[in-house]
Amino acid sequence: MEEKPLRNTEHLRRVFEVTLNRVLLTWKELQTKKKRVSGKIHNTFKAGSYSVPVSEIVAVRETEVDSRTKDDGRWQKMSQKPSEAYPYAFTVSCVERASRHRWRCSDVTFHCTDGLVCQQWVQTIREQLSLLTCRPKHLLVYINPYGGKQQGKRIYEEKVAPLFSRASVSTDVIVTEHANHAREHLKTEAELKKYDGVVCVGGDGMFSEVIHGLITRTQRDCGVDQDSAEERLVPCGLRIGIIPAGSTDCICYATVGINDPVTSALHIIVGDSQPLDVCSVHHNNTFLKYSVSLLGYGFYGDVLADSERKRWMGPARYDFSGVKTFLTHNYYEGTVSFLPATDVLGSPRDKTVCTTGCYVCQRNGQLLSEANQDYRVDEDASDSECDGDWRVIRGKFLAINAASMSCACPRSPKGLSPSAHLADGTTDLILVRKCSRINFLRHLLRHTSKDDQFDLDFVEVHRVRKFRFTPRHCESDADLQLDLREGGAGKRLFSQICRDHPACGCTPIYSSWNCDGEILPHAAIQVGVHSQLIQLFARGIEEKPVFEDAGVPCVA
Ligand SMILES: CCCCCCCCCCCCC/C=C/[C@@H](O)[C@H](COP(=O)(O)O)NC(=O)CCCCCCCCCCCCCCC
Ligand SMILES: Nc1ncnc2c1ncn2[C@@H]1O[C@H](COP(=O)(O)OP(=O)(O)O)[C@@H](O)[C@H]1O
Ligand SMILES: [Ca+2]
Repeated sequence: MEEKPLRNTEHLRRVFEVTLNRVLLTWKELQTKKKRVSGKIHNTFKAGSYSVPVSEIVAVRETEVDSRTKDDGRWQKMSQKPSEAYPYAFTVSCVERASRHRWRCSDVTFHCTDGLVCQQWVQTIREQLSLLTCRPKHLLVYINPYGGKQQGKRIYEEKVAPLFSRASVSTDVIVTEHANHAREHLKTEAELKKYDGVVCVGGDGMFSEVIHGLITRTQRDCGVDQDSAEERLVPCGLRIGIIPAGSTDCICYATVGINDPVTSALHIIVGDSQPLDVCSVHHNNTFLKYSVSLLGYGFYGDVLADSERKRWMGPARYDFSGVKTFLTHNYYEGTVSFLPATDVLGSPRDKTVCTTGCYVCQRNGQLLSEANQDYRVDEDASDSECDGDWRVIRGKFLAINAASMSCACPRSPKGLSPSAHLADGTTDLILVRKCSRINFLRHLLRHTSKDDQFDLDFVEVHRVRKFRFTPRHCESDADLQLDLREGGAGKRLFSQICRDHPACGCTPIYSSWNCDGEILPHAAIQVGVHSQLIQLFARGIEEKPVFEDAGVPCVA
């Protein structure tokens, strides 16, 4: 569609030629006003050409102009104001990129002389939008009113719902009444066929509930046994949107680049898709949990366990428990076995970052679906040896972290594993061995700076497809015999007593796993990565916003 001239109120007195094709809405300036300053003629405005991709238009509507009113269904001029020359107008709401991955919804209003032409523009743009089949029309929304600073409901009502209604996205909203409400509703009751996606308003824990509900439901519907660690899981059909309203919100931050409810709502409206790897966690052929961000034993497990008792402090509980856990300086003994991902592009220290349309994720996803590999755990793998493809490391660890994504968050803007990928079918296994407090602090501080947190001799990182952890006290009978000969039984018993009575100050023998912010009380676990099992309404981290704070969506 082509029409000229139209006038854009952002630039009053400027006349534009506006064109629309399947991809772009463009407006080019037709004339500029000249101004005489100190005897020289200057252009008052910079001539420009502006465009917005149709895929980033949120909505279009006819706009009332002051100088006219409706009478008997016809538009009429009411006064002789300057707007009388262009009494008809329509407004296009579209995505505008601000700084640091923030998106805003910005309005551009076009004025024209003819009411029919104006209506035609609105209708044509709406038709173009209706061709965008990736956009969700009907969403199921879960709000955790107690997440983060307990602002979930307000955030949704004030910042998100108005955008959804402007974009004609309808919703069924459920404000959760108790923990696991969303998970159980998704698992059993929700009429999933009615929806194009599920939105969760809350933190990582709330997101965890939603994926558990959706993944479990999908496997049950497809006859897949979740308890079998070797089963190939069936991908979920519904995309998930995250409106950040929790304490860390690392899944949102690492997939969008910012924790901002408006930005997330816009990614949902434009129908973005970002595949995500999911780790399944088992113990002795019993399914325990899924994880998409951090599985952390030792430091992060202890921080979480301690912070849960201080929920009343809000997000600050993590800082409090972080310092306390740091000072406590517990280490845990055990064996980590893992299957390195040797056949993939990328490595945890290659300094690359997973970005929108990531080639590494695409290529590795493709390789995996072609290969349909089958890896098995070798139970006889021995201490510090390579056995088959599996490697085994035994030791004393301050932290064992598996980061399936960078785990970037406002506390750590590059994350626990800055080069981890969202959808490459692997997780980065980070082993922090027992070291001094000062060395551990050096490692932690590097989460907040540009320095490489893995460049320390007590830290190692491996990109893996599967791993398992066995705490020392759970090790095989042979280990137990050896331990008894070394007089370990007394220590073991003592440790168990100390775990039950922490006041004695002895190091406990178990930690628990921090699984996307939920506590997993089991210590011995077996983990496998399921490549691209779920899809988010996100697009990963955009490399560089082309024009930051430009004031108009995009300059052609
Ligand atoms: C000295 C400064 C050290 C700063 C280290 C910051 C590391 C932050 C890494 C954060 C990783 C986040 C992984 C995501 C976990 C979330 O799934 C999960 C749940 O999120 P939700 O509440 O939104 O549901 N969040 C968490 O588990 C929170 C982890 C936060 C850990 C904070 C640790 C602070 C450590 C402070 C040590 C200070 C030592 C001071 C010495 C005097
Ligand atoms: N209505 C509710 N009442 C209490 N707990 C809830 C409710 N809805 C969800 N939860 C639980 O709250 C926990 C924390 O939620 P989350 O949204 O992640 O906030 P935060 O980031 O502050 O931890 C999750 O374990 C979730 O299962
Ligand atoms: Ca990954």
